This record gives sequence, structure tokens and C-alpha cells, in this order.
Amino acid sequence: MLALGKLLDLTLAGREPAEKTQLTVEGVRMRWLGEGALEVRPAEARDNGMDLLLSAGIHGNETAPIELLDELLHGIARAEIKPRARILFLFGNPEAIRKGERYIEQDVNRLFNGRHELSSGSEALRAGQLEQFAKTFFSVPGRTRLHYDLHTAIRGSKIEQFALYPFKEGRQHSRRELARLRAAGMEAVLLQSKASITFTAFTYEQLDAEAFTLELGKARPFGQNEQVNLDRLETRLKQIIEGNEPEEADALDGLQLFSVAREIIKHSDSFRLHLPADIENFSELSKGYLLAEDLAESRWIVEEEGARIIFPNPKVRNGLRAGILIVPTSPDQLA
Ligand SMILES: O=C(O)CCC(=O)N[C@@H](CCC(=O)O)C(=O)O
Ligand SMILES: [Zn+2]
Repeated sequence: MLALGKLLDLTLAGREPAEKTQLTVEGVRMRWLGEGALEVRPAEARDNGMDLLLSAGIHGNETAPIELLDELLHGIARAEIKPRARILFLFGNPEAIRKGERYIEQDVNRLFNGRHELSSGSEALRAGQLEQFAKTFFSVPGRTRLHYDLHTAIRGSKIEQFALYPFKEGRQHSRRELARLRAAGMEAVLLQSKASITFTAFTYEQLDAEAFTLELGKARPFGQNEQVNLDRLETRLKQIIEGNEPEEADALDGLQLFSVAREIIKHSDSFRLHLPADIENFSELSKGYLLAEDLAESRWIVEEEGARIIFPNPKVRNGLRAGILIVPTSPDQLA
């Protein structure tokens, strides 16, 4: 295998490759762009106009997606996968990946869309660097832009694999992309209803990519991911990379859709979340339930019919999201 196929090994060792560019026997060029960043470019005659950004390890302890991208890269470096798409592979937070932690000082996935400029430290610098890698990659006009940012969740979930679709004023969510996600094994999609500061919000809002955060089961250490079945996602990613996705009607095929009713923001150290520590994502909450309390006697009471909670986390920094209240929605608004 070409040495550049071992991007994960290089990243874990904190090393630079001796050669920055390598060609596979298929004429696919692999170019190391910096720590945890590698571009794959097919020969011009085979290029089908798809620019695919695949990122993982924005949270360093979410290893199943990192292993999946590592597998795909090995396949390309061995010329077993024959790309027709240009691809940018990014491992988001190398220092946190090496330590097996979600982050070191700051959550990188809260530092996009300008937030890193208001902050300092290695994770703020990394978010700025990731924005720059993505911006350069998605700068060629007339090409299709797709970004999947792969994650796993802190807690168990009633719906194991799901996607979050960012929001931009005046832009409609795409039914075709949802059908593609369904084919990739996603069981639900959460349609965001306001701008955000995550990596996919940046590529969606500022770089005009179709962009999704994919949640792929529960976070576990390297080598302990046998319970996370990513076969359908892997198959679909290979098809996108090789440009041989089956032609399908835009069938959503049972895909569950949710929209954000409210984000629960933790404003102070007095914040209290009234949920059991082991509550699963997508757990239903009944109307009238006192979900959280914060300073100045502010209270979060569930008002929505059919509300469910995802990503409850009272340990986030003040000012950040401590959970999302979602409600079922219909596909009527899709483009
Ligand atoms: O399990 C959790 O509480 C968090 C899992 C995770 O890392 N989710 C992403 C979602 C990003 C998005 O909103 O698009 C995150 O919180 O960064
Ligand atoms: Zn994550």
C-alpha cells in the first residue's frame, strides 16, 4: 500500500510523510496537505465532477468513523477502490484523537463560522485550518459539492444512525440528498431550522456544499466498534467515490424526519437538566415536563406535542447547546 494511504498512522504518530504526493497504479494522485488532511484526485479523464469531503475525528474519541475513513483510504491506496470523485479526507482533531478524548480544551465543532476567530488555543487554530482546507477544496466552480462529517454519540440512541442537515435562510433541504442518506443506512434526519457553528454548518452555509453530520452509533475506543454496523454507509460511500451509485427514485423509504423545536442553551453554572444520566437520544418527553432550569428562575418546560430529546449534556460550557428538543416533521418543505 502507498505510504500516504496510512494517513491515520501518520496522524496517530504525529508525523509528516517523507513524500507528500504519491500516484497509485490507477493514476490516482494522493496529496498530503497537512496533519490529518489528504486530497485524492482521479486522473482527469476519469474525473466525474464530484467533490466529496469526508471528515471524522472532529471529536477525538469517536473512533468508528475514523476507522471507516481509514479503510476507504487503504482501499484507494491499494487501487481496490477506483475513484472518479475528487476527495478530501480530514481527521478533525489529531491531538484529541491521539488522547482518545472528545476534545482537549474546546469542542472544535463549536468553533466554525467565525467562532475560532474569537477564541485562542490549538483547537481554535485547528478549526480555522479545517475551514481553509474545505474552502480551497470546494473552490472549483461547476462541480458537485458534498460533505459528510462522521460522528458517534456520547449516549445510546433509540435511533442508531441518523443525520443532521444544516440550515441556511432561503435554501431548501434536498429530497434527493435525503434519499441518498436513506440508501446509506440512515434511519432519520434532523432538519435544522437556524444557522449554526458546526463544521457542516460552515460548508453548507458558506461553501454551498450539501453537508451533513452523520451520527453512527455510540462512541467507543479504537478496535471496539464491532457493534457499529457501517456496511450500508461504506457501500454507498464507495459508490459515490467510484461514481457508480444506482439510479434510484428519490424514495425516502421510511426515513423519519424531525425538525428542531428548540435548542436548550446552558447559560450559567446554575443550569440543571432534569433527565436521567443514561437517557437515550430520541427519548420522548411529555408536554408539561420540566426539562431544565437555569439562573434567574428560568425554566425549560416541554410545550411541544411529540417532543424528543437528543444530545442532552449538562456538562457543556456556558453559552453552548446542552440538548436539542425535536419534533416529527413531514417532507412537504423539501426541494
Ligand atoms: O452525543 C452527543 O451529545 C454529541 C454527539 C456529537 O458530537 N454530535 C455533533 C452534532 C453536530 C451537529 O449539530 O451537526 C456535535 O454535537 O458536535
Ligand atoms: Zn461528535
